[in-house]
Parts: sequence; C-alpha cells; structure tokens
Amino acid sequence: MSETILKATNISKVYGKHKALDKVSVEIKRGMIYGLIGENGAGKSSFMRVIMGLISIDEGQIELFGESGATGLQRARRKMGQSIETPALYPELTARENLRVQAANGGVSEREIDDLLRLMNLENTGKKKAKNFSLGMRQRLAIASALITHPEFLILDEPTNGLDPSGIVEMREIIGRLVTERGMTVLLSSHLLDELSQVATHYGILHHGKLISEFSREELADQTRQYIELETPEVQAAVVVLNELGIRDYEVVSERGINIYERLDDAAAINRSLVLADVDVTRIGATRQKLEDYFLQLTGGTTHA
Ligand SMILES: Nc1ncnc2c1ncn2[C@@H]1O[C@H](COP(=O)(O)OP(=O)(O)OP(=O)(O)O)[C@@H](O)[C@H]1O
Repeated sequence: MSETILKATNISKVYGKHKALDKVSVEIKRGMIYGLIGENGAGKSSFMRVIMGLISIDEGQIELFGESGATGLQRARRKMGQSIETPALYPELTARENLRVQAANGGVSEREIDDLLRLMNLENTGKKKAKNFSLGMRQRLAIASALITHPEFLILDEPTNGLDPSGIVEMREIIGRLVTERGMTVLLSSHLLDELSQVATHYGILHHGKLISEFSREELADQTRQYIELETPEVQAAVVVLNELGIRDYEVVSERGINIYERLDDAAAINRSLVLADVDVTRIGATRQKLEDYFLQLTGGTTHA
C-alpha cells in the first residue's frame, strides 16, 4: 500500500453559519477500504461531495491520484466512480438493460456487463424490471452503474443503509470483492460502525464536522477485543483461583466483575475450577465490547449513532 489516492488536507465547508466540515484531513492509499463513520448530519455526504467536486470547499486542499488544481482534479476524477448522486435507474428496464444504457452514456463498451452483473450478484435477475427490485438489488445495480466506466477509486455513500442483515452481509462481500478482484480503492460511509466492521480496512470518525479519530481494522479489533466476563460476589477469592490456573491477563473491573483476556475458549473449565474452590459464580461467558458502545465512547457518549 503505497500510492496515495486521496489526500484531503484541512477541508472546511460552511453552509450559511453552519460548519458542516471543520478542517478535515484524510489520506487514503491504494487498496484501502476507508469507512467514514458518523451520525446523521456529521458531514459524511458533504465530505464525499467535496472529494467528487460536486460542491465547493471553503478551505483546504484536495489531491487525487497525485493531482491538484482544477484541471488536475478534473482529470483525476475521471478515474473515480460514486453512488452519492445515484445514477438514475430506469425502472422499466432490467438490470442488464440499465447497464447497457449506462455504458452508452459513459461512452464505454458493453463487454463487461456480464462480469459486473456477476460481481454484484445480479446475474440471475433475468427479465425482472428495476422497479420490482428490492432495496439491496437497487443499491447493487447503482454500484454496478458506477463501475461501468472502470473507476479505480469508488465512493459509496451509506451503501448498507436500510438493508436487512443478510443484505448487509452481501454488500460487505461485494465491496470486499471490488478490492480483491478489481484492485479498487473504496471510500464509504455509514452511521453505524458495526455495519462496516468487517469490511473497512481503515476508519475515520466524523463528529459535528470534525474528524475526531482514525484507526485501522486491527486497532479496532484490539480496542474491542474479546474477553471472558466473570461476575462473582467473591472477586478476591476468584483472583486467587485465576492465579493458580496460571491466568495472568485479566482485569478486576468492578466489585463483582473480572474480565479475562486469555483462554477465551476455556470459560467452562475456569467456571469448574472456581466452583471447586467454593467461589460463587453468578455469570461467566465470552463477550466482546459492542462496536456501537466503542463509537459512543469516541464521540463522548452523548449521542446515538
Ligand atoms: N445544501 C445544504 N445547505 C445547508 N445545510 C446543509 C446542506 N447540506 C448539508 N447541510 C448540513 O450540513 C451538515 C452535514 O450534512 P451531511 O449531509 O454532510 O451529513 P451526513 O453525515 O452525510 O448525514 P446524513 O447521514 O444525514 O446524510 C448537516 O447539519 C446538514 O443539515
């Protein structure tokens, strides 16, 4: 991962008196899937629009594919696709027919339509017209339309919004494929950290127009790591047993609570040892910090994602 695809520096956007973006800096390298997370109104769409050149900025610099300045950015944006302003889907046409029209509009060949239909899990939609598609199918068709011109960098605004759990999983898989099969770079947004948790390689948390935190997938996994949650009225006695079992990576988190960060598959055996030592256990089990709790922690816990 070396080439910088997007370098946005100190981007600010003001609507009247409202600062929708406040000195936002983001760097995206080739092959990254960058997830922009923020509650409604945090500025996600504004940032994406700014990057695509759909709205102007009040402050800051944008560099795309190493290019800057009006002409350079215009050239660079030809290598980009987006689903911010969803291309009009023709409701009376099938998925294939829609893509044919998009190919004609984009002045590109129809050669890849089959591959795009497969990539987007739309190959079996046959004669079904777009007006009869589910929301997930419509979103996938919109992405297929954005891909018809072979973009290297794709911007997707809330691609999982409104989808049911299986639709979300499908969308995540598809986005993963864009990177593995097509070598693309993706910037996408969601108001839920959890929805992008298994797809993005990097995250930026946007809150009231400010980028308040950035972390990688690995850092997120560390922050929200799995542990065994042990609840007992006899914390001191339990600690003695844990030490006897050779468990070192644990933390007493409350008067009745201990989090154990190792031997995650051994909760039953740990429970047996505690009971044998006459330590009351009111609850024991593997758990993981909820991503949305982590999000609230980052944003100050005052708002809901
Ligand atoms: N054209 C506009 N004129 C005035 N205010 C705007 C305009 N577009 C956006 N805003 C305001 O700027 C802020 C950021 O909006 P933006 O759409 O970028 O947020 P978002 O994170 O994408 O939220 P959502 O998920 O609701 O789309 C919001 O307070 C919004 O009301």
